Amino acid sequence: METMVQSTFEFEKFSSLPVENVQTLASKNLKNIPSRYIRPEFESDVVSAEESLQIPVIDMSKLDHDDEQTKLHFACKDWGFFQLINHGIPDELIEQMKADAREFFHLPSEERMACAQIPGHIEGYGHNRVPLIAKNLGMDPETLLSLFENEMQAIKMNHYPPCAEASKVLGASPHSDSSALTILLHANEVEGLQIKRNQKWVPVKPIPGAFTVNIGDVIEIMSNGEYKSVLHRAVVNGDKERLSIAAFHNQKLGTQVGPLQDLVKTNKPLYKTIPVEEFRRWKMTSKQDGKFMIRKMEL
Ligand SMILES: O=C(O)CCC(=O)C(=O)O
Ligand SMILES: [Fe+2]
Repeated sequence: METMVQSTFEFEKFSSLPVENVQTLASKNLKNIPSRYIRPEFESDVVSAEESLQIPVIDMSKLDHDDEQTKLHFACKDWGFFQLINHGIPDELIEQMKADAREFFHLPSEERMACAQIPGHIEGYGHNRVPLIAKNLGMDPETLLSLFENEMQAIKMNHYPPCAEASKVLGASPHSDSSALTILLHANEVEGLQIKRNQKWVPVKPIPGAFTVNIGDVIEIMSNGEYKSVLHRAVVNGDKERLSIAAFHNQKLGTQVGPLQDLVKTNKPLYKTIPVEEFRRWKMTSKQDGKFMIRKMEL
């Protein structure tokens, strides 16, 4: 079953890998889309209509206060997602990234393939959150930071063309991110991200200028399950395209993925400990379905 997204990956140390071209399909303006895209299960899923149910908002300018740190801890534990405001990245830079993404996906496909030059301004950003996460988990920030120095990062731009049968297809299948931390920028005004909470899908309502941050599988594993890498998916719009840019922050090569030592002195480890390289190999060779890496790592 395929999804209605055109994504472009740019790894720091690898060439870009554009995948499946749904844009060509979208440009045909088909009334009925090919059956391989139809998700029979999707129409029966429950989407929460509760307006008040929203992911927590964390104010980065207040993170030196205990209250905000407590909020961050709760957001990572209970929601696995939050919106980050007052992050200090200038509006002009964000607007430029959005414009670059729009321009990129409207290039003729040959040019897109030839010049996958991705705006990389949010790279390095997850790094600054590490000491706080360490403090909230009750461990030494230096130890945690050493796992992320010169970390591998990947930026992915997602383009979801409008779809006449939007209620029957998905832009991104339910998955958790296998990164440590993901920072997402909603690159135009169209919503589409939904997160799984209490058996329902909760639509995320992006705050203008905020980043959506989520805990990935690696932090769920490191925290021995205290922080949650939550299932999420992207739906598509009937008449508007949607764009998002995700920055995935990963652990550096040569380290181990597993529960942090400080956290398993008194508690039983809930996940295996394996080298990062092996973790990545498992990821590449597995069927990417739901929380597949967490299932593989569980003891
Ligand atoms: O486009 C979105 O809102 C979500 C994309 C996503 O989950 C991903 O790229 O991992
Ligand atoms: Fe994701």
